[in-house]
Amino acid sequence: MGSKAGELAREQAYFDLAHKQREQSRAALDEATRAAAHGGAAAGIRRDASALQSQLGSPGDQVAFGRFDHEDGERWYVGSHLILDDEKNVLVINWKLPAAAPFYKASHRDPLGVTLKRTFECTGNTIDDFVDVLFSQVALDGDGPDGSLLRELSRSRTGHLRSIVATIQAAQYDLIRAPLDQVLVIEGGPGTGKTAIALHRVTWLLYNHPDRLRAADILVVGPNPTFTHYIRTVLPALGEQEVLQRDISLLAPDVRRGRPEALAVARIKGDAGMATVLARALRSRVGSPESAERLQIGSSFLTLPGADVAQAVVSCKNTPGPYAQRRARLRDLIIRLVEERGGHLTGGNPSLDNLVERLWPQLTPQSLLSSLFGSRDRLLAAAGDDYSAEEIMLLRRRSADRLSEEVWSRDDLPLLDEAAFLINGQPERFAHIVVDEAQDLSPMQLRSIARRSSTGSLTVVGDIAQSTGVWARDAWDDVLASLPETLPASVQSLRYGYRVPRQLYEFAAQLLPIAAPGVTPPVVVRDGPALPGIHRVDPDERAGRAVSLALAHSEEFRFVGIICTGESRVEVETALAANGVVWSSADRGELGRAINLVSPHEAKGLEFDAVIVVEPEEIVADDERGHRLLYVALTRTVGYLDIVCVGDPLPLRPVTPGTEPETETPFDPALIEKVAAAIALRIRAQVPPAQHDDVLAELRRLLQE
Ligand SMILES: Nc1ncnc2c1ncn2[C@@H]1O[C@H](COP(=O)(O)OP(=O)(O)OP(=O)(O)O)[C@@H](O)[C@H]1O
Repeated sequence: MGSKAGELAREQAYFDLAHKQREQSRAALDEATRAAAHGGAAAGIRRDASALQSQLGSPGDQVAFGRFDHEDGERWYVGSHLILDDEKNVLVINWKLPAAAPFYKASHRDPLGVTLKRTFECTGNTIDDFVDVLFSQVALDGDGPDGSLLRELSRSRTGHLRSIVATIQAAQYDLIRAPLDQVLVIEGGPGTGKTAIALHRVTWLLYNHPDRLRAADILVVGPNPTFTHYIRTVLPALGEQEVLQRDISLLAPDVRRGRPEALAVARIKGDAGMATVLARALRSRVGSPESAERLQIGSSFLTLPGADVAQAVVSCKNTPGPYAQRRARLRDLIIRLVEERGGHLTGGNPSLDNLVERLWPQLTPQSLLSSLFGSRDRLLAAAGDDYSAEEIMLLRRRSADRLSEEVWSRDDLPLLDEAAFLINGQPERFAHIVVDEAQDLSPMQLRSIARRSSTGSLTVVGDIAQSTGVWARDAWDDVLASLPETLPASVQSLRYGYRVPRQLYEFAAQLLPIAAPGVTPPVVVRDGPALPGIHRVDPDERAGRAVSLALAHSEEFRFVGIICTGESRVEVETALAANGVVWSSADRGELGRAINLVSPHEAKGLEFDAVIVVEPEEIVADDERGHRLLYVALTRTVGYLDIVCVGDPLPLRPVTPGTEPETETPFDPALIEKVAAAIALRIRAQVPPAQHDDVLAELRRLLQE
């Protein structure tokens, strides 16, 4: 038996022992549940036992994913659950315990007393292999990615993000464990692990703050249903079944969706000033009484002086609280006025109902918005000094004949949510909220999130270089300004890119000086299998080539994304259908198993083994920050990247649809400054400080040549 085989057998024996102990604990918990079959205590015991059982995972789970040996002779196995033997000795520690920190934090530069870190690859509880890192006291020249991370990164992708608990890197681990009481912004380039880290942070916080957080206290918000679907298996895999994961549109009332929206309208609807507009619109719905109000009570009539009724209305207007609650209060005040005059109201009274409805009409979020958008006068009155008549009139639209037939746009949804808040009051709140792809959210969307925070504790995830759309951001301050400010905020960057292989990232990063000059590109940790494939084709070959490339990748069992928009999208769909290819479209809310058609906006946060980007110029033209959108598209790949185009495979100048690019570009000093700043940032990020001067001198020489 070779030494590795011997070591494998020894480790397997340990795994078997830990497995046996774990299953004994499970059996004991089963026994406790059965023993408590009677009496009132039974339900409580069963609940506690099943909570403890869920902390043990499933019988088929591997007991550990790692081990580390300390120079003082101690050896610790690290897994998803704490496992003890009969004498209460620890066989495996839970990765969320502080004792597991050296497994993640030890490095060649600072081994923290760790001599060996071992990462196991298992099928169930059977160890297939392990990868060792031997920490040396001799300082090596760096901490490159270890073998277990590289193996993990090279695994084929599916339609779901995976747990990375065995290979969390030191800087990522620090963010997972960062204090709860803050707004933590995790930023970083594509594939630096922001989403994975935010989700692992959820389980870490739950484990380490049991007194303050239960799973039901946490909300994870994603940008769209496809993304939420993509990430939804990570938390359950980490043992958290109960955390609510929602795409942002689901925070709004349940209405018919799908109305397209012009950019100028979307911009106004997303603006924080709309909160004041809606509050004004709601207030203006409250009416004034006549000089005397006559009510029929039974067979007689009773007259209330208008001044008394008006006073009741003013008092309700000035009372804080939701509109519906104040309406109920107005009704009570009017009943009191009736009783003061000797009237007795028993049961329902239509004339009272009519009066209350005239003074304080019953409204739903939909009826408030629909009547506002449908009326010139209401819009002008609600605009106040916040919007010009021209701006507010952009919102005007014909209401549907029936409210239930109204179709709402994505930009209407946060307005409906705001209206629901104003009318019905506070929605369910959460003690910690994770917001992913936060860089694109409008102030009104951020308000929707902010009002659901009970503590001000948030984890906000995103990348400025990928910020596109109407609310494209250049700094986090704009996002933070719309979030709760009760707790301090801190922006933490992840530096290493794990998804995109070096050759492909370097290609995409050429866009950065134009797309996001202030952003430092990530340092990529690995090489990929191929250079980008650039396929310049005739217009009539474009879709066919994209489809044949997709099929070729798919035949190699690669998970494929075709990213395109506009004309190419229509062509590609036709070509897929004509070739009898089975594909999934990301706009249907989830990815398929093999070939997926994805718009560049939908592609955010997703990844594929092979990506085919069709007509980059069209993608650039699809957004005001189109170079960022193309950067997103090019950075979705874990392995292969093909670009199929008639035009420029990497348009580095703004392209406006319908116009030919100029043949001669005059020197733009601002652009040159941006490029120089971006090069300087890259040098700072990738070259040790001592060599900065030499590298800059060499660069200067090359530029002069
Ligand atoms: N420590 C790690 N171990 C293994 N895989 C990792 C690690 N960190 C990141 N990854 C992998 O890298 C890929 C990118 O991670 P993730 O989607 O979290 O990145 P991101 O920064 O959110 O990207 P984007 O900005 O594109 O949304 C995923 O496949 C993830 O599993």
